[in-house]
Amino acid sequence: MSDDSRPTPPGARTAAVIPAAGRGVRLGPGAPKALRTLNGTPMLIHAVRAMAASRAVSLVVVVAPPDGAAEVKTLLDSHALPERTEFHVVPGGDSRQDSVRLGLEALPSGIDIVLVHDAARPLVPVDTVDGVIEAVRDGAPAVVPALPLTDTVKQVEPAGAAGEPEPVVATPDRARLRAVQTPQGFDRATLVRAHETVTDNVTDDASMVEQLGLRVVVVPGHEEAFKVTRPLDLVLAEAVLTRRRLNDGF
Ligand SMILES: Nc1ccn([C@@H]2O[C@H](COP(=O)(O)OP(=O)(O)OP(=O)(O)O)[C@@H](O)[C@H]2O)c(=O)n1
Ligand SMILES: C[C@](O)(CO)[C@H](O)COP(=O)(O)O
Repeated sequence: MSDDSRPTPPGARTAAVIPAAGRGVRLGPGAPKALRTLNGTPMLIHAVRAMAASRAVSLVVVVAPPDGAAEVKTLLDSHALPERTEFHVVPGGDSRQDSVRLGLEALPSGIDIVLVHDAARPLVPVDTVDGVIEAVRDGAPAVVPALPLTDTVKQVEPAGAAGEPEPVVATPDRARLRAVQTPQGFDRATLVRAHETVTDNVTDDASMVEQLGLRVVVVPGHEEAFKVTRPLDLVLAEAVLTRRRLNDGF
């Protein structure tokens, strides 16, 4: 068994890194996306609570907008969060990848498992978080929650002139495709090595581990772990929160 596939010790400590430094250009003008509210509470606070809801997560590192670390610290201090969890805030970078790396650099020794979770996925249920952690504990160096696709997907030629129709070149077999979410979970040493080694721009952390040639596995994601990207996603997120409140009876 290689070092990268050894089971993580049962007492392994888990931290969550939350990249929250993006502007949210696709959401439209306004505050940085993570600071926008969903039913009155900042998206980032929902995301932090979603990580801290897992009893396995002992530390949450929030990667704030580069000039917004003080504001984010104040925000965390002013919201109720579980006392058993430690919270740190660090400034982020120009890309998601840079922000995650800066979060990783802030982790203390003694952390063996790292979750990387988008602030923009504020509603991920705790069972999904725990499923990812369990799969890392069972020996996978990288674990991705994912869902089957509901749309048929077409591969097209890169667009020529703006507004020109794009020619379709293939229709991949949908049964073999997955839409991936976060938190993605990693053996810490593997993720650090991936961030030290891979310099291409990628859209998720697991693909960096794939580039190292290591095993990445998929576990079930959840429809409520969707990413708030465009304005309609805000409407859906607030509807989900309202449904949860009604179901919980308060
Ligand atoms: N420089 C960046 C860019 C993104 N992120 C974070 O990465 C997550 C996923 O990114 P995405 O949803 O694409 O957010 P934005 O980059 O903010 O969105 P957009 O591309 O619309 O600007 C978000 O939690 C975002 O805050 C980050 O920490 N640092
Ligand atoms: C990491 C991620 O959430 C996986 O779906 C996603 O790739 C990050 O968001 P982006 O919109 O690609 O920046």
